[in-house]
Amino acid sequence: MDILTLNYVNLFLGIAASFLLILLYKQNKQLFLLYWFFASSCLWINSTIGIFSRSGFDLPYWLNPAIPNTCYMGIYLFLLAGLYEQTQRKFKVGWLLAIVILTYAINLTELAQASSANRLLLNLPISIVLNVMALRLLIRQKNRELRAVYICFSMAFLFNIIQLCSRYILFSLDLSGIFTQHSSQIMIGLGYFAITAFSLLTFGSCLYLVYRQQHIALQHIADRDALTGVFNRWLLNEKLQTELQRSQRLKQCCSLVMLDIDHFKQVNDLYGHVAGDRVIAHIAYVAQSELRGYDSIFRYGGEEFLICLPNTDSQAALHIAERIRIQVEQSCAIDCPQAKATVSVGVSTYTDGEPDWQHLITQADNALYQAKKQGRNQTQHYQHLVTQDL
Ligand SMILES: Nc1nc2c(ncn2[C@@H]2O[C@H](COP(=O)(O)OP(=O)(O)OP(=O)(O)O)[C@@H](O)[C@H]2O)c(=O)[nH]1
Repeated sequence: MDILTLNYVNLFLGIAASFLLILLYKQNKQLFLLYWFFASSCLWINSTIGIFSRSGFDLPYWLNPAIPNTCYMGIYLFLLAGLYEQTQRKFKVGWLLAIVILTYAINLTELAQASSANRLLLNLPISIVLNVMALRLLIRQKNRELRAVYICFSMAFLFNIIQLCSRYILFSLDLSGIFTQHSSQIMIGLGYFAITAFSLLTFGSCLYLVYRQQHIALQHIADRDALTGVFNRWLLNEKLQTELQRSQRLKQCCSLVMLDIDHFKQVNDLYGHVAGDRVIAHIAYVAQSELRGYDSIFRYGGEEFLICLPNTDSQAALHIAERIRIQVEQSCAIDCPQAKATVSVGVSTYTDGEPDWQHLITQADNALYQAKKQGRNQTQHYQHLVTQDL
């Protein structure tokens, strides 16, 4: 493929990417999509000027190659800015503009005007630094849900760093007369091909990122209860089974807390279903704010919640359950004064043996039944009740 054809391919890629990215931005209004739209626009501007120049048009130096070289840098800059934005880090737009102006100014210097090899030797180090910054940022990402996307982006930047460094070394050697003019042309051609490959890799990664984000958002909706935002019951089997198997493997305890709002029918009857819904949502919020990051809470029934506490023995579980119960009692008196809601709580704990989550739920349910029976607004632990009976 000759350089002109590669320019046409890059032009097509740049336009297609710009078109798709601006459509996605209009839909999602996420700033990183706008930055990447600018990156793809730099690609097609770069290619358009390249096509005119290689088709025999006599363009002034300030337009060609100064503008395509600046656009080339713009691709990396806007990609980097988009990555900063997507990973919620601050990127100063002032820096971005300063580097763009600096690149253009460098390309107007006498040294740059002297030869294309000089221009490459001046531009390549800045490109390498920008690519290394992007790779460093990607490697530091801890988001497990987007890990595959960041790996794709990292591959693209790693590939680019390798090709940029190789070309930089080869050009440096070329200056010392080791290579011929012909081999230098081959290297320029390889440079254009590298832009095509890099654009394909990064553009593919952008689309993959948008797809993953949408998938995660849908998964979030599917897994959660609409009223309270906690996990819904469909996820219960899978999560509890995984948690109990992990506890068995690590020889750890795991506790379940079942929580039911007291006399909730009265709340509905007296204040209406909307007020009832508000109480349910409030209690879910209070319970969740008392939990650790690795605990999980499910809406088990209409006004019933189930909490899974990994690596928690019976004493610690009782302590957490009591803390939630007291918090609910106190906060409902302030936040929902008409409907003074309280909760009854049942706790059960897995200690060893074959994990059976259904059995553990039944135990927590029995403890909850005892809490209701003994006057409500209290916490009971199944194992403690059994010991008392003995
Ligand atoms: N507002 C509202 N009410 C609900 C929802 N889901 C279930 N309920 C109501 O919750 C009430 C539960 O009542 P019961 O099971 O009799 O229990 P209770 O009145 O809380 O009494 P105890 O549990 O024995 O203290 C019913 O009236 C249900 O209609 C919901 O999502 N929103």
